[in-house]
Amino acid sequence: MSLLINKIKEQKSSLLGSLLMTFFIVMSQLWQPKLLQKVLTEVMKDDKDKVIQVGITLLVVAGIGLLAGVVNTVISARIAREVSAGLREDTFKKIQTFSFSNIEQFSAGNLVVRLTNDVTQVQNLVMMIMQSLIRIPILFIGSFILAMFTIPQLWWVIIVLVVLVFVVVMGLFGLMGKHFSMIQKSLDKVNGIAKENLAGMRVVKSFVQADNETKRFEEVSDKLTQHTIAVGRLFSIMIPTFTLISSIAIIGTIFLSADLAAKDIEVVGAVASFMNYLMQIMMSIIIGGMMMMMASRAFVSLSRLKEIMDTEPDVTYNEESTEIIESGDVEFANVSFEYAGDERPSLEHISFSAKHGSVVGVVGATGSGKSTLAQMIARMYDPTEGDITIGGVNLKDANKIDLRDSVALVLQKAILFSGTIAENLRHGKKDASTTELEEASKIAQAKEFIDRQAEGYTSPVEERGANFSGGQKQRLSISRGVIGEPKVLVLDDSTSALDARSEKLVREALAQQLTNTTTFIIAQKISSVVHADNILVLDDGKLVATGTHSELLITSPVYREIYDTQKGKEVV
Ligand SMILES: Nc1ncnc2c1ncn2[C@@H]1O[C@H](COP(=O)(O)OP(=O)(O)OP(=O)(O)O)[C@@H](O)[C@H]1O
Repeated sequence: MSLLINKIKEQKSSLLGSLLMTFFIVMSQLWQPKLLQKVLTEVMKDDKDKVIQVGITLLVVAGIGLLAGVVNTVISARIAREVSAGLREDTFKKIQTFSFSNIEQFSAGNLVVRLTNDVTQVQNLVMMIMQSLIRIPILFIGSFILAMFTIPQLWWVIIVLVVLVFVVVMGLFGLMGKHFSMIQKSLDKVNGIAKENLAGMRVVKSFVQADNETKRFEEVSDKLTQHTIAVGRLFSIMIPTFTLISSIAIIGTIFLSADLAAKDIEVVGAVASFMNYLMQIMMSIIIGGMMMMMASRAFVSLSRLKEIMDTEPDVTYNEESTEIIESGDVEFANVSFEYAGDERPSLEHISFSAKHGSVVGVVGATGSGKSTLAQMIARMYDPTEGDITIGGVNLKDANKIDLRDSVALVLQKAILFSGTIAENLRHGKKDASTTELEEASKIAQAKEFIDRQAEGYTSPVEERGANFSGGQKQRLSISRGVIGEPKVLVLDDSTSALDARSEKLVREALAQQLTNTTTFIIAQKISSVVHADNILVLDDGKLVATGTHSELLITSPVYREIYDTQKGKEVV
């Protein structure tokens, strides 16, 4: 709640404007029945001048109320827009500080829903607050008191109406609230299934899973429909119910005040005014109920946003750090790491050093911890035990910008962003010149196909690089990695989609061009690391051997076994 209040407070001038408008609206709404009463009384008295005079006042007061209502709607919409934009931006900024494991903790899809749907819920709540939070209680209390004073004898009619409307509102909105929360849950599921299905469309098609997927989607979609229909039914009951209650109140008032009117003709005006106040009392309770229902949904959304804001990034940087990585010497000192929620460590007591400019291969069976080690070099995760240093600087003390400039991580799953080829490559070095773009793509064996594109380096890249093949995406992503001539380059299985010849060319180009870079080649295939200066062999999270290819063939049974299983496959 404090999150919301702080954001609303930032809109001070709009807030004051809205309060002023609310004052005019409430005054107009409370005054109009009284003026109507006066007009009717003057009509009874046949005083035309007075009728015109009070009639004009009534029109002016109603006009002011209407105008203030319009202005307040505009101001409220602006406040709601600003508050939600601020919340969305703050939440997005916070997410940018998250580590890999923070993101995994929420899941990317869930974060998107929070940034969009939950922010919209809060925006609706702010709109409602600005329009009704102050107006409705004052209108309710004001109308209640004025109705009591208008025909005191009918006090009990007011009480009966309040209780009746209150009970109906609680019942109907309570039921609706339950259905709304089910609609929200079903919507989340529909979104989830649709997203998963579309993202994996090729797999769905190739495994002929379309029917199963349709069935799964239909089940959730049917649930969504059922709850939406239930809400529709409740709405269809709601309007006639309130119409009935108001009709009974009007007829009852006329019936009960007939005797009074017979004695005193001025009571006719009072009855009209009284009925107006009754309607305002009823409307305030209905709007109050709607506000409660919306608020309960929006508060859930607000707490989901607060959860993001309250999450501390588990990899933080010392903003003031002046520790600069001067060389590509990498050292792991007794490093262990366990993913949050896992029962056992993925890396255990890993120690090794890699010399500046050397090529280090990392091999091991699937799940042995290769990718985890790769990501730790780029400080995607911090060790649960031990220290990692690059150029003598402990990664925990490193300056963030310097670390990002010094270490480049190229993942197997090449992620590209919508834009142009050049924009994507410049993620690796903001101010890279055309020559640098060409040099980098030459190393990654990407230059040839980029040159073949109609617009060369300004050719468009679609979202996630959908208009490129797996191998092309990997080449672009390697270009992005090498463009800044990092001190450490980590290639995590990033040539897996390249044919053996291209892979060899990339490896040779890296060796010739990046002599000042320590290169880690994480690979499934022994052929990718045979030429490395040093090879780390991982087995079940442990470093079981280190050495060159020929040394390991003799000293490491694990390496030998991997080699034997891959024998016959091309070792270039
Ligand atoms: N994000 C994660 N959350 C929890 N556990 C994880 C996560 N990523 C990996 N692990 C676990 O850590 C261990 C090592 O995984 P890692 O991806 O580092 O292995 P790998 O050697 O790179 O495997 P592969 O060759 O199949 O890519 C595995 O047991 C895996 O289940």
